[in-house]
Amino acid sequence: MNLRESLQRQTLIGDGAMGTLLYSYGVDRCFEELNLSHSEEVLNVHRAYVNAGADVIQTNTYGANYIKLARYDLQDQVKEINTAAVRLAKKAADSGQYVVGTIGGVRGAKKQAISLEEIKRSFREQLYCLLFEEVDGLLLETYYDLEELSTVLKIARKETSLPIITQVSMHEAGVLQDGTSLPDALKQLEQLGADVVGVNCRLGPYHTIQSLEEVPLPEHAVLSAYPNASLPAYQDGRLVYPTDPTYFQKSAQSLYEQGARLIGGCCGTTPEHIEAITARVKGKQPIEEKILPFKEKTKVKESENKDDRPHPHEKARNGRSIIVELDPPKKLKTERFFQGASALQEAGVDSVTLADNSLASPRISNTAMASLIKEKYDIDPLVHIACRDRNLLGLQSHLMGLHTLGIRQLLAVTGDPTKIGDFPGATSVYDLNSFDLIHYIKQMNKGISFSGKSLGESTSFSVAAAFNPNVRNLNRAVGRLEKKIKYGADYFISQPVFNEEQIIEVYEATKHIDAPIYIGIMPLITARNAEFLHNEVPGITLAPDVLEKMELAGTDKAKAQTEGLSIAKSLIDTALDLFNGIYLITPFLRYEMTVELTNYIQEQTAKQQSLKRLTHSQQAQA
Ligand SMILES: Cc1cc2nc3c(=O)[nH]c(=O)nc-3n(C[C@H](O)[C@H](O)[C@H](O)COP(=O)(O)OP(=O)(O)OC[C@H]3O[C@@H](n4cnc5c(N)ncnc54)[C@H](O)[C@@H]3O)c2cc1C
Ligand code: MET
Ligand SMILES: [Zn+2]
Repeated sequence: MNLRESLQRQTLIGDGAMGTLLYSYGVDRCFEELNLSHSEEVLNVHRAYVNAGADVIQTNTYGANYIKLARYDLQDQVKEINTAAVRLAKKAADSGQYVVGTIGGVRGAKKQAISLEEIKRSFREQLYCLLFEEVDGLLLETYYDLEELSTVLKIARKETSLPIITQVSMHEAGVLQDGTSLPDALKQLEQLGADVVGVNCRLGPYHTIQSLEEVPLPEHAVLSAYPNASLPAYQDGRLVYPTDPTYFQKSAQSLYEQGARLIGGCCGTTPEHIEAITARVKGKQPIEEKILPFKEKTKVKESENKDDRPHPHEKARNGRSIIVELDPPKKLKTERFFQGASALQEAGVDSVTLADNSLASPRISNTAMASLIKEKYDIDPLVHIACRDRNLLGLQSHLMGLHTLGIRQLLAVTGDPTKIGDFPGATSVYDLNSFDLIHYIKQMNKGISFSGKSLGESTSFSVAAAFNPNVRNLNRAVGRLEKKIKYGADYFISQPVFNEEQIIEVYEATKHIDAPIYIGIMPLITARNAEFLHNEVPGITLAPDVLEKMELAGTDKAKAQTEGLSIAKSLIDTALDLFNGIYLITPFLRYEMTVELTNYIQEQTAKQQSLKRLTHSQQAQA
């Protein structure tokens, strides 16, 4: 009887963990390589699971693809490692057990770190090795990303008619990372031709049972579950799984009652766990009917602290919009900052933007300052968020906090690395990059957390992304911009641009893009400031006459500032014809300069408009 037929008739027992078991013996290296160098140890683990009653033995190949093996410089040994793995599992499975070739998921929370194209290449290579050695089926396990699992399942389904077991891993009971519910995910896998659909790893029995309660019995496939032994504890720098095989045994009974027909164990489980579940559910007649609990559909509520003003970037679609960066102070004196915010509000800017420790140097928290200027002056602040200072947990909590404060305009950046700032030795977290962050913020707008859990209500963030035109290859920068749109960016804010030709070049390179672009203008303040930007900041070039004018202004502060403003105004003249959105950067809290430029933009815009009206009426008269 083959594996597929066997699953039609009875409950089968899978094996338990390989990785954590070897780790508990003190092995702390690439587990899959042991198939070659310590084959006896791997064989012994397989044998222990066979003796414990497992019907389905998985090859020790969870991470045996070139992407994961490359971490150990073993990327060229995919074939040897997989071949040896199947042979070892088969040697142990000498009394009718089935051997399934395991392939593990690659993507974690950083979805974009590995492209689907790369995953497909790596999957195919491993798949062919396993199929060549004639496994009885495939086990695609520990997939956090449903897109990844669906992609590789399609490949496998095309290449083989052997039974395919697909298992997702959840961060939270009942939902996947992208918010897809477990029932929907398993349905999708069934429709793509998986023979067995289920869950493994990450969660312990309690949450696995809870999740399966919501899953109907599939029409064509059967259900499986390989929970971890328990939730992990962190002890002496190691993850350990404190658990009792008796509890696991009881849980297996519940999994069986929820319709699981293939039950095994994942991290933290041992041959004792498998022996315990064998005694309880092995060979049982599968259940054929299941009543799902009645559950009222929870609707995602719209946020109650919604600000009804249009977002400035919506304004930039049809007309002039001015946003001004005013960065939180580097010292605890805040007077000038607040004066600046108030003056800018009075000048009529659409938003004040606050950087998140730009150039990786600490400033007063931009959230604190944004919240205060919102309250004090009714400013609609735009808060920058860099991925550098907060891990996934911190980022989500931060975003929830911003929402609660009624802040709804964000700029998502990867962020300047710490090595350039005040703390060169500090960690640059980068759990996410700007693309992922944009994606996750947009996920929160659907009421779904980073880990897929319901947020109870939806956020209403607009998301700006950074555009750096000061690069050698402008088309590449535009390519990044297009990619950011795909991830959900609503509009763009550019680095400051310092010469008129560049403004035109940027316009030409981006005019096909529908999303508004705020073009960055920063007034120069001294000749030294101009020289520094020109000579030291990669990508920034100042026109020779600009450098000369600043030089001529000499060391007289007021004169230099006037010159800086006049240069900025001529850049603005060019920008106003080409872009609706203007982004002014306040240098060193000199808000008088950005207030003056705001006034200038408003005057010029009014002139442009009356000229337009005049031309229209002249045309109408003619
Ligand atoms: C409007 C604006 C506001 C900013 N605010 C902040 C802030 O508050 N805090 C802060 O720390 N930083 C801030 N920055 C700086 C920003 O983090 C860096 O300039 C960054 O390199 C570009 O933006 P990003 O983080 O979105 O990078 P991403 O586009 O996510 O790029 C990430 C990585 O790719 C590299 N890269 C980017 N463009 C290219 C390209 N064309 N070709 C090759 N490689 C490329 C980058 O160097 C970076 O390592 C801001 C930038 C802008 C334009
Ligand atoms: C990280 S999930 C577990 C992978 C594999 N089944 C093992 O037990 O080692
Ligand atoms: Zn696991």
